[in-house]
Amino acid sequence: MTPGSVRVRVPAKINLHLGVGEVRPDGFHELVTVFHAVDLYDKLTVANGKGLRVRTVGIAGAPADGDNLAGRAALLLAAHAGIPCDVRIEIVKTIPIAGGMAGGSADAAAALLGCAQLWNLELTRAELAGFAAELGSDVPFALTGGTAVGTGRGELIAPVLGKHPLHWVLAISDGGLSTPAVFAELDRLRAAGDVPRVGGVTALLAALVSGDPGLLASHLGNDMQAAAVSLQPHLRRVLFAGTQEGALASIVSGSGPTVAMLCRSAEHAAEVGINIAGLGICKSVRVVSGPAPGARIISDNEKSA
Ligand SMILES: C[C@@](CO)(OP(=O)(O)O)[C@H](O)COP(=O)(O)OP(=O)(O)OC[C@H]1O[C@@H](n2ccc(N)nc2=O)[C@H](O)[C@@H]1O
Ligand SMILES: Nc1ncnc2c1ncn2[C@@H]1O[C@H](COP(=O)(O)OP(=O)(O)O)[C@@H](O)[C@H]1O
Repeated sequence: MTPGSVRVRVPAKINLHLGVGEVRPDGFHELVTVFHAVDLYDKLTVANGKGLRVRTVGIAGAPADGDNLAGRAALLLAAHAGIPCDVRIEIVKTIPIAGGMAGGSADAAAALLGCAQLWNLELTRAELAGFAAELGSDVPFALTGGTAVGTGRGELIAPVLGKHPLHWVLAISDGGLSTPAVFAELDRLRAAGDVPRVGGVTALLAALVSGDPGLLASHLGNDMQAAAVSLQPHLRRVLFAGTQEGALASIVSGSGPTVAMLCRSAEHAAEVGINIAGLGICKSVRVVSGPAPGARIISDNEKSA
């Protein structure tokens, strides 16, 4: 029997490494990235309804219904199955909007999983990943979670070996940054002069396997950071504050503006988080850890973070 509703939990990501290559003929940039899911989750309830309704609570500013990435995911799946898209989706948002943490992509991945279950579509992980890639470059990773290398435009996912816990402080900005605008700013900076590039990913992968956060700190890198800072110069202050307050390293997550600060332990992250919050340089501070599992269905009585 088809259940009346399904609940799904899905994590945010940060990019431990984000190497941006050239622009491809399709307008996307070739990427080599290391995604890392952290335990900051959006939760979706997907239920039978009449027509498509998507609403968001928790954080204001996400679009509704078919303009929401979760709604687009439901429409895509319904079209594939040849059924009407009669579904109500409620998103309890915790992942910052336009924060470089792939919150919209996470919601799309969660909606795919939830609708597939609600409609009894027996899809393989590979089929789900195919739909995910149609919806956005970051969506396949949200299904997988953990720590993984992303190539192509970011949609080709290969899990990495290191499973050691990593502890982070997230400095969340007041305003967001548009991903295409940050890619465009990077292209502009590169056209205007030589912008340093993060290089290969091998040393970072070795550091992940070692589990030594001190070693990992020296190999974090993000080609988009210069462009994010160029668009929001105050990020320079936030990045500096991280290391000043004792974090091992600070890095802009993806296209930003969220700044992720790597710490030695959970206790250390709590301490750094309190200090960063006290500076009043960002909207909010979250202490998180990874790697977190990808999108998954949760039962009604399951207590989840
Ligand atoms: C930059 C990254 C790094 O993980 O994350 P965010 O900072 O957005 O979270 C991603 O590449 C974002 O992926 P996602 O947000 O899914 O992007 P998409 O919807 O596929 O593309 C949005 C737009 O970003 C640009 N884009 C995206 C991916 C890519 N490899 N090259 C690009 O140039 C294109 O202008 C594209 O039209
Ligand atoms: N479910 C959703 N959550 C957040 N943003 C969404 C969602 N659906 C569509 N969007 C749109 O996608 C844009 C990028 O959102 P998001 O994925 O949060 O940021 P980022 O690409 O920086 O990780 C937002 O500005 C918003 O207009």
